[in-house]
Amino acid sequence: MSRTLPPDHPFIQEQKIGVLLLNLGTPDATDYWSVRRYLKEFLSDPRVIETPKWLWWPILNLAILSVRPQKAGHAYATIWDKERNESPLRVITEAQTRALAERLAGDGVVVDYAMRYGNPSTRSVLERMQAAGCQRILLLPLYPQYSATTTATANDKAFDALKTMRWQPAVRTAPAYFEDPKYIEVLGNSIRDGVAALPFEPELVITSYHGMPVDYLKKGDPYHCQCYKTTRLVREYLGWPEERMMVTFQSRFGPTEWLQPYTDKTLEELPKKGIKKVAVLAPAFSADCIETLEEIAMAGKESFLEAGGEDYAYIPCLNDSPAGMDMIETVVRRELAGWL
Ligand SMILES: C=CC1=C(C)c2cc3[nH]c(cc4nc(cc5[nH]c(cc1n2)c(C)c5CCC(=O)O)C(CCC(=O)O)=C4C)c(C)c3C=C
Ligand SMILES: [Fe+2]
Ligand SMILES: [Fe+2]
Repeated sequence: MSRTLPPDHPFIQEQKIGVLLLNLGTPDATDYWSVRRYLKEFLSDPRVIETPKWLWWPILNLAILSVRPQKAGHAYATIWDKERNESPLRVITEAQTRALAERLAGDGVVVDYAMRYGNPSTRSVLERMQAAGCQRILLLPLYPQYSATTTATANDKAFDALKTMRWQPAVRTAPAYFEDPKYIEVLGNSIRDGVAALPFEPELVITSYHGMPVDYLKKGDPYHCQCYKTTRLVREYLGWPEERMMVTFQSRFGPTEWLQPYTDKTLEELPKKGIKKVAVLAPAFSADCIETLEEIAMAGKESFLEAGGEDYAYIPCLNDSPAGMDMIETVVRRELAGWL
């Protein structure tokens, strides 16, 4: 018996390769309920909060989610892209996706992006890519340094979706690129050019990484070590002495001890030590977001100047800059080897 397959059936579709960029996520809007929905999903992830569920649930639902969405919503409002009515993180991730798609179009590669928390969800995008004929998909978590709280949970979410598919695409995950020579070169050039464009000469360049509880490091998360290695390699690439660059950790959350030195405390203490001109960048972020634009570029500057600092500059993330996209394309092409 012969049967005709529908024209969009995967058997007769052209087989394509897909690249799925994965980032953290962001609320859909700055109002209380949008921020609450996003934070609830984020802070219910056991890869992010390891406190046992029975203990964490009342803390999250009765305490944190009653006050934090309001506070975070105000912070988001200060950085929101008013023209597009959109979160900068989503605007930039979308621009990165478009730019990479253009670069890989000649190779017939489909590029899309998804968020671990919020929209567009990883499941919906994986299903869309599969429907478009992607039978091989590269997952690229957009975190230069590996952490279970970011890289692993981004991949987990993709595998959760694959778990329910009868016919799965073949999947690869890209490793963290914290020491990739192209990443170091592009990051180093962005620092050199960013500093050269300033109206002052910074005495210190601070690489401020997103923090995490010290406990996670003790349990074996390599993030802390990869952050230090990125900064050392970039400093060596620039040929700068050790005292010209420093590592700090930002965005402390909750009462436990986080990785130190803390960015906020450091910025308050530096002027007392005679360091009054600084430039700060955030190499753990592939796109500028609330943690860089509000916390570092705005709040960090205010506290440094209040503590007696004279000059402060924030050097942006690589975002969708041509050099930043060269770096992402290099990583992607290497990981696609054998598929292209
Ligand atoms: C509570 C623990 C948290 C850990 C551990 C953590 C790790 C981590 N996060 C990023 C990147 C981003 N985090 C962002 C926001 C954000 N992060 C936490 C908490 C932890 N992060 C919270 C509660 C929030 C929400 C904002 C707030 O309420 O303060 C973002 C920005 C999202 C945006 O919308 O702009 C990014 C990106 C990394 C790299 C990391 C690694 C250790
Ligand atoms: Fe975070
Ligand atoms: Fe370490």
